[in-house]
Amino acid sequence: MMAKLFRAVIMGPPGSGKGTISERIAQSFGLKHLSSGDFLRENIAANTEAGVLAKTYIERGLMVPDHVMTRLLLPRLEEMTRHSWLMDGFPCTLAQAKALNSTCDLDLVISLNIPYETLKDRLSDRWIHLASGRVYNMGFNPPRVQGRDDLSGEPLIQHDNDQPEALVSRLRHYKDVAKPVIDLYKSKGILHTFSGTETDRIWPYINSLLSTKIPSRPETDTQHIPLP
Ligand SMILES: Nc1ncnc2c1ncn2[C@@H]1O[C@H](COP(=O)(O)OP(=O)(O)OP(=O)(O)O)[C@@H](O)[C@H]1O
Ligand SMILES: Nc1nc2c(ncn2[C@@H]2O[C@H](COP(=O)(O)OP(=O)(O)O)[C@@H](O)[C@H]2O)c(=O)[nH]1
Repeated sequence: MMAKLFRAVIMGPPGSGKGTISERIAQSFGLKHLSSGDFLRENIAANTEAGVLAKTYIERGLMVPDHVMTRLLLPRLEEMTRHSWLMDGFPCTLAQAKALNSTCDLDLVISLNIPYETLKDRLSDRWIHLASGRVYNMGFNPPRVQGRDDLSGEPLIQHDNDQPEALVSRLRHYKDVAKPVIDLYKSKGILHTFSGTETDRIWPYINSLLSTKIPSRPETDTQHIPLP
């Protein structure tokens, strides 16, 4: 008999560790880590119609409109009928959550609750490999060669958006749009919130929660598959 498929979402403000924790979940439990940011970057690189449109928003530091996000993502999720997945970065508005709701039943939502000072410190030290979206932190997970991506050797950059001046308004925006989404998942009884200042201390709790819901998988079995 085929194991039941598992569908989860991870939410949290910028810098809360969604990407970092998603990678650990993907490695430990063999879920596919789907990322809205990766998906958008791939569409931009491929010059798709939606990618060209999304780029005009991302370049201005704006959210991509809901209808563009749902039109891009939902058909891809609908195709994933044989895979368990964890979605990072979507939904982030109530309209996106409602659209996702009409496509699939989520089993679990992880919400990360991290203090502002921690977010500020992490993001001001976050370095990104633009083409892949791989992230580093000079203290927590530094690249092997300073300023260079581990896999491609290409230069790493910092986003202006990650600097403290931009962070306050990004966080305010996150709180406004995420609140009704969190309330929705709470009312469905699938929300699990984790608070703390260190990913390594939060991780064991997430790990044990997931262990009660899905069998763990050997590391060699794992994959991070960006959506095409
Ligand atoms: N669900 C979404 N709805 C609207 N826009 C989105 C969504 N997900 C991603 N985006 C857009 O794509 C950009 C890149 O997303 P990505 O998740 O890689 O990075 P980010 O903004 O640095 O987020 P974080 O700091 O939380 O990692 C976002 O800044 C936003 O403009
Ligand atoms: N110092 C520190 N940095 C962390 C920790 N967890 C994640 N990071 C770093 O903080 C930054 C934000 O994490 P990321 O996973 O990108 O968060 P996201 O924006 O929610 O996807 C990255 O540079 C991570 O490497 C932690 O526990 N301590």
